[in-house]
Amino acid sequence: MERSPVVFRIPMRERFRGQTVREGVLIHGPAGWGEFSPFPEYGPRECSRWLACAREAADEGWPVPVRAAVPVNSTIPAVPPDKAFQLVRQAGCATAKVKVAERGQSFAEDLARVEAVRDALGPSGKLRVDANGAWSVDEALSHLKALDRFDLEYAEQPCATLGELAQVRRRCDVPIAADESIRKAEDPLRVRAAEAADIAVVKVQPLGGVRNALRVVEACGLPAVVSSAVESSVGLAAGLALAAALPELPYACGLGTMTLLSGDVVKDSLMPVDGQIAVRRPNVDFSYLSEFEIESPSWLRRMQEAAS
Ligand SMILES: O=C(O)CCC(=O)c1ccccc1C(=O)O
Ligand SMILES: [Mg+2]
Repeated sequence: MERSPVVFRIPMRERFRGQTVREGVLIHGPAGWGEFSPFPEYGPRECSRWLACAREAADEGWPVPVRAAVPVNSTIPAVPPDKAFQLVRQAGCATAKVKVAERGQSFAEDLARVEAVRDALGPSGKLRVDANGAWSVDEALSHLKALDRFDLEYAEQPCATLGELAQVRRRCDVPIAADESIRKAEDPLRVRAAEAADIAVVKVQPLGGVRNALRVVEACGLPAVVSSAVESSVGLAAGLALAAALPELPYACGLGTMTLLSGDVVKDSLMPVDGQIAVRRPNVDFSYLSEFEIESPSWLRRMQEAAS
């Protein structure tokens, strides 16, 4: 029997990207549950791809995995150094991704946070930073040079545009990953053509589901890092399925984000254990879901608009 869509709202443990809650719609179909949870700033045209991802989960399911576990990074929000240290230790991942260039914060705060994360990881850990496109070319060059004291694996989206990324990439030793520059199927080809990045960060919802994202990564030809949109475990399972189906997975993925949420809609939550997530698809548990279920005609309308 097919069930009606359910809207959820899960509070976050730390403020992340200026948000304190994560909301979305869970839809049910013959293959199971899917999640539609586009970020607030997205309009109906972009949301149609997010919906395609949820529909694939509900109607078809996903391709066969080629690996049984996916290594993940811890994701460290723009918190004070002592908190960052604690989050890295709690997560138990050998790779950490640290948010930098947060609005209203200074570069001294970034340096202190990254130093604390390096201390927590030890010398053999891998450390990447994510500026979410906030720096100019000159800022990126000087900040990355300073931060590379702590040995950076790569820098995610240091600047906003492809032209800027390409300039930074040419003039800087730290490898560059594109994230916000990859939200549509044609974007990875542009990133590659502009020689703007060494690595492609891919998120399964904006790329329209697992099968579409696999095609996009193949066409792009850059090594891929699958990252989440901070979904519940229902949405995260689609990202995990993508990471599990990619022919090559040379980097830890940004799928360890369940630690950022205060609860989940499944019992078997996709939390990282020893730095990895075992590939699986947990089922919605109604005793868990009921704690986060909300009435929201506007979310159902948003989903309808994405479908038309
Ligand atoms: O990549 C990760 O470690 C987790 C996912 C993440 O950081 C993220 C989650 C939601 C929206 C944007 C981003 C981002 O990478 O900028
Ligand atoms: Mg990013």
